[in-house]
Amino acid sequence: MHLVTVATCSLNQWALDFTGNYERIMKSITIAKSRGATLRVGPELEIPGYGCLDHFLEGDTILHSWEILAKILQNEDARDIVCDIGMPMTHKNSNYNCRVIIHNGKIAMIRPKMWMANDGNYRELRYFTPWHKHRHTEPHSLPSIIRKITGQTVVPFGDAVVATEDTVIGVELCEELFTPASPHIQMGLDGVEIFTNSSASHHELRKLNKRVELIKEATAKNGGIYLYANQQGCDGDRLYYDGACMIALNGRIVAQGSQFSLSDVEVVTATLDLQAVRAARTQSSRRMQAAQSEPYERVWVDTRLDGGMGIRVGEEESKAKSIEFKYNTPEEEIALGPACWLWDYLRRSRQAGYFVPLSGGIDSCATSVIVYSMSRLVVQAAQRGEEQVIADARRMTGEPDDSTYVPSDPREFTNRIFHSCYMGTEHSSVETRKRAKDLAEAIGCYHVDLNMDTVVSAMKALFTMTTNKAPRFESQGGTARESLALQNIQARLRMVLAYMFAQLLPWVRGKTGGLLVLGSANVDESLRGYYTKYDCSAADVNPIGGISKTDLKKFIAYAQTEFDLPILGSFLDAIPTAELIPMGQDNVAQSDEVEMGMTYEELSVYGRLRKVEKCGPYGMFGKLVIDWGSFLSPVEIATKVKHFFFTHAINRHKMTTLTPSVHLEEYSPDDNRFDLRPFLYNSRFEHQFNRIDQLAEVLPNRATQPGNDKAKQD
Ligand SMILES: Nc1ncnc2c1ncn2[C@@H]1O[C@H](COP(=O)(O)OP(=O)(O)OC[C@H]2O[C@@H]([n+]3cccc(C(=O)O)c3)[C@H](O)[C@@H]2O)[C@@H](O)[C@H]1O
Ligand SMILES: Nc1ncnc2c1ncn2[C@@H]1O[C@H](COP(=O)(O)OP(=O)(O)OP(=O)(O)O)[C@@H](O)[C@H]1O
Ligand SMILES: NC(=O)CC[C@H](N)C(=O)O
Repeated sequence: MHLVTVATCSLNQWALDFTGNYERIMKSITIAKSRGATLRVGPELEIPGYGCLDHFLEGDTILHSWEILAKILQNEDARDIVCDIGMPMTHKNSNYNCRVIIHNGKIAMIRPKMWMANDGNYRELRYFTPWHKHRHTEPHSLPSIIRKITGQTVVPFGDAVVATEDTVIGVELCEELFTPASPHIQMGLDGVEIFTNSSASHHELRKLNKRVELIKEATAKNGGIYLYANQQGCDGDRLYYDGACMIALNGRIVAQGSQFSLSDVEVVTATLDLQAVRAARTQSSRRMQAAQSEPYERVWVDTRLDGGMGIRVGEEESKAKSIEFKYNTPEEEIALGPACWLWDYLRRSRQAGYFVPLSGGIDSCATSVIVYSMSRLVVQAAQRGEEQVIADARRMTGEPDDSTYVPSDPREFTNRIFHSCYMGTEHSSVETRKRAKDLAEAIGCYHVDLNMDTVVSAMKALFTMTTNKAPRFESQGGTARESLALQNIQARLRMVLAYMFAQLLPWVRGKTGGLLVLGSANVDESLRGYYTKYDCSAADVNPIGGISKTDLKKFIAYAQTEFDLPILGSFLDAIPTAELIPMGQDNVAQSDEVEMGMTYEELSVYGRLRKVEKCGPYGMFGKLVIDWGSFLSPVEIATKVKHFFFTHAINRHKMTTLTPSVHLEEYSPDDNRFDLRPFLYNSRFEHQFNRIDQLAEVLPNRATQPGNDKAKQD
């Protein structure tokens, strides 16, 4: 037996918060050591924080990172443990995303990232150069602040591995795990037994599974110990990094950290047998490949990861205890991910709470329930005695520093920090008004119920006085344009009122500070453009902007039982309606899906095909003819596809002003960071739509063939 105790962690770093980031790094090292670990890995670029973006181009960011590294090197608590720490660095005038391996006040080597993350939300090539000199190092000249501390002038910089007296450690950096030829393959063949992976990997619904499979696979065929560290929380951007640091041994997960937590520092350790790695590598076909592997330069660190203890009798050993990895369902992910993100946003913005315009519809309801979920997490953490959470809660609720306030009831805490307002007009129904009030009551939020007809009338009167024209709804003989304008003015005025109430409600309650306005437009409404620009969708932040309507409904159904909120059932049963026009003659309310000309389910399909499967109109038509051909004719499918692209195109401009929302859905249309497209389209798509029409004409109509759905209906 050759037991080593190794540690990984999830840290809630914040871009450019050098002081806070340093404290969290040191705390993780201290905890790791207290559990007997001799190796600790932290998240990607942990010193400045991963989300510095264009600040990575500033010399200051690199200078301050060195300053923090200097503090770590000097700190007695960081001795007697090998640490793998992340920071940006300039080498020969180019910036690199690096890992610095330190031990006992000295730098062993610097490993720059070789394969950058540059898709979707990631732009690493904008700031960093990938290191492409494989299995090659160069001397890196250290800055004087480091020379004075370590006594070193140069250290190896490049693609090498770290050899201790008893094992070999190799570094893999986040995206490198996601590439087809990951470095761990060659390193493993060349005798590396422990792999460290420092990540900044963001949360997306249903994504953790992929990460875990890759981590397991990394040591399944080649053996080894894999330490995965990740950033956790909102570090100042639209992303929620979901921690879930973990340790794998020979293809099995042996330790797992939490995916959603309000704790700033979470350390996961395991005591594992290196002999198990060696035993897993006896397979002769692996040995044949190993014999051919190109050697890596070894940088020697004079230590033993087993602490020189040989066989440790009675030592807790995780080898046999591979764990069943716990995944959250998508509903749980919605309940927890955006809630954690909202907590970081609120405490870091130093505001007094949130405000939501609450309509009695499902979207603002889901937004409110996510805030309630945040309160539940705060109470759970406070009851566990998490000091940082208690301190943040006291500050935002305006309790004095020496207060004894400890959140103990989610409804009570919600009442302190969350405010809602129903803004009724003559078109509002008793049902929506009541649902809003009942929900507010159930989750404990401070609710205001008002009528804004006087404000709407004042606007209409002003318009008529100025132009001598009085716009009317269609049902009153007006045009569609008049009707839309009359609806939009109500929706936009709600936004103005929201900001006023958010600014002044704490004052009304005798408290200090202001509230952040929450938006509640979901991903599908944005994709379709089915909302009024600068209405309540224009808020400070939006927790559900990255979630589809279908997933939101599932989340509400889950919260109904899980959070014991029976009132949510009535939101699920209600038909989504804007309540902006007079009730129809037969008392039928406005319906979203009818107005949009498509269902929310169809929208999810279009969204996925457009973004994830990279389809233009013609490509989408081709796929849907196959998927929907048994119940729709090619001409019907063509009409639907063209209608989607038309509405998406004419409303794309709305994405430029989309309220920042936590990214969660891989088909998100967020123009600002994730889905880069023009916003002035020729929405007639003349050539593309003609090609669809030509094809639709000649394709057979499978829907009417015997046995198919439509034929059955007829
Ligand atoms: N290419 C372009 N680039 C930049 N800006 C452009 C633009 N085209 C129009 N615009 C601007 O955008 C304006 C049109 O957008 P906007 O004012 O939003 O108005 P619009 O999109 O025409 O109408 C609002 C839509 O949202 C629906 N709605 C309203 C209220 C509630 C709900 C609900 O969810 O229940 C739905 C309503 O049925 C309608 O389809 C134009 O007046 C112009 O100012
Ligand atoms: N009567 C109202 N009182 C307060 N806020 C409202 C009201 N009507 C609409 N809003 C706000 O404007 C947003 C957009 O309104 P819209 O009618 O488009 O609803 P929606 O997008 O279907 O959302 P919801 O499901 O919350 O009604 C709502 O999410 C809500 O925040
Ligand atoms: N920082 C990274 O390299 C992250 C990239 C990776 N594809 C992820 O989403 O986890």
